[in-house]
Amino acid sequence: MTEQHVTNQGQRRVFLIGLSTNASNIDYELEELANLAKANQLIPEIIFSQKLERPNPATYFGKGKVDELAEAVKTYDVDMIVANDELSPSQIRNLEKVTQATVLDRTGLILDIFAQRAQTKAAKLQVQLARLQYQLPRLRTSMSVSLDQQTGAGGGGFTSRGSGETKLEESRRRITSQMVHIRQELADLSKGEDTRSARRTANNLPNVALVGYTNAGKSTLMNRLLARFGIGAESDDTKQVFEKDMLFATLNTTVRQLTLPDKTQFLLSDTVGFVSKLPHNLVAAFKSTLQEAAQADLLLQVVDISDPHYKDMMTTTENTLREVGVTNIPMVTVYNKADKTTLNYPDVSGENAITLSALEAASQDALITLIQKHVFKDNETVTLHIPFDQGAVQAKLAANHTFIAENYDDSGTLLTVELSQLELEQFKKYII
Ligand SMILES: Nc1nc2c(ncn2[C@@H]2O[C@H](COP(=O)(O)OP(=O)(O)OP(=O)(O)O)[C@@H](O)[C@H]2O)c(=O)[nH]1
Ligand SMILES: [Mg+2]
Repeated sequence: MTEQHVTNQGQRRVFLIGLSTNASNIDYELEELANLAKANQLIPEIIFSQKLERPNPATYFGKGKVDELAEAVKTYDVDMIVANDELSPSQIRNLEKVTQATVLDRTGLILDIFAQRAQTKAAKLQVQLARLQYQLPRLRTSMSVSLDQQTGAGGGGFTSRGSGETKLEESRRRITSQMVHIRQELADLSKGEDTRSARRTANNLPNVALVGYTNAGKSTLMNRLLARFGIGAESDDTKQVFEKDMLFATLNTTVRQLTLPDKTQFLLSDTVGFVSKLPHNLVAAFKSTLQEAAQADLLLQVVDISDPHYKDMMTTTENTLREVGVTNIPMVTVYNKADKTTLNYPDVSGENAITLSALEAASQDALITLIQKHVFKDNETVTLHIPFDQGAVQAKLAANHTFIAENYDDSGTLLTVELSQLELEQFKKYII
């Protein structure tokens, strides 16, 4: 069903429709929906909203409002309606029948955007899986629509029901087997991922993950820090990630190693951005991508403080993190894009919040200091005695530590150095 919308090359004018229930924050959600529509080359024309306790099970809006919508579709010559919620197959069918316009729901819209953005093999498979899951229960709808289109709406399509049913079964089987195949491919891909992440864990480096609402500046922050602290040019670790002023620029997780001037190191990962009402099956599909965040020692929640809706965006991020099982990880809130506001920056307030601009060096330094405070807080300063015949141990330490003091006695070197809890264990026998 969604296929026919994405193949549309030109810009298409659409109406947005949304329900304000007691729980919803409709203004913010509709603004977000308008941005999602624009991200999918649609031009939001008029917004229709209705206050209802719950959606009408048959038509989403109540009857009067649906009639008003149908009238407006004719008057404004608009042929597509985008709903702010996920609609049932029959709600879509009924709305399409009354309004004579194509109806796309929020889930379909987000899936279409993700499908356009997916670059890596894993992201493509994850999106495809989510789309198939979405299409499966809607097959009947798409079939009835194509029948309506062939025969004219309300025309005598019933005679072909027999062959239609068989075709439907056939499509269902095809989709189900495609889903099995994709799940297998994803499992094979994630085996490689596990090895890579095991290798990183073996390095014992702290893992810091950037998370947050889409377009907050996560990738920009990653790139600015990489440009200054990414290690050796020959390695993959200096490679920049994709950043752009658009929704869902990043769909895959990227992990890079940063080395600070004092030689301490940590891993930084950039992850997919969130939006409210992210479809459940999409969240499920991206769960594995968010593993880095789930295993992080510290989360940096990046927030666009220049957006008036930043508080809603934070709530959305926190809810989504809970939904994907990222809980109980210490979090620093990074209020980004302060250069677009009148706020002072960089400004650290307490241990867990910083206001900054990703684009400015002093801000990057302040953030690094805050990260260090968190991830190296259990470090201890100790003195080690390394016998002269064990020069390799000293070389290993020198690779990623700055020695606070270096002295000698008759049998070896005395090194005063700051070690993590894991290193304290590892070098236990040399501690004096
Ligand atoms: N003025 C200003 N613009 C910023 C800042 N940080 C990021 N941007 C811009 O915000 C836009 C989005 O940045 P990204 O880094 O791609 O955002 P993201 O959080 O990675 O977004 P997704 O990948 O979609 O989740 C880009 O146009 C950036 O140049 C900042 O501190 N100040
Ligand atoms: Mg990004």
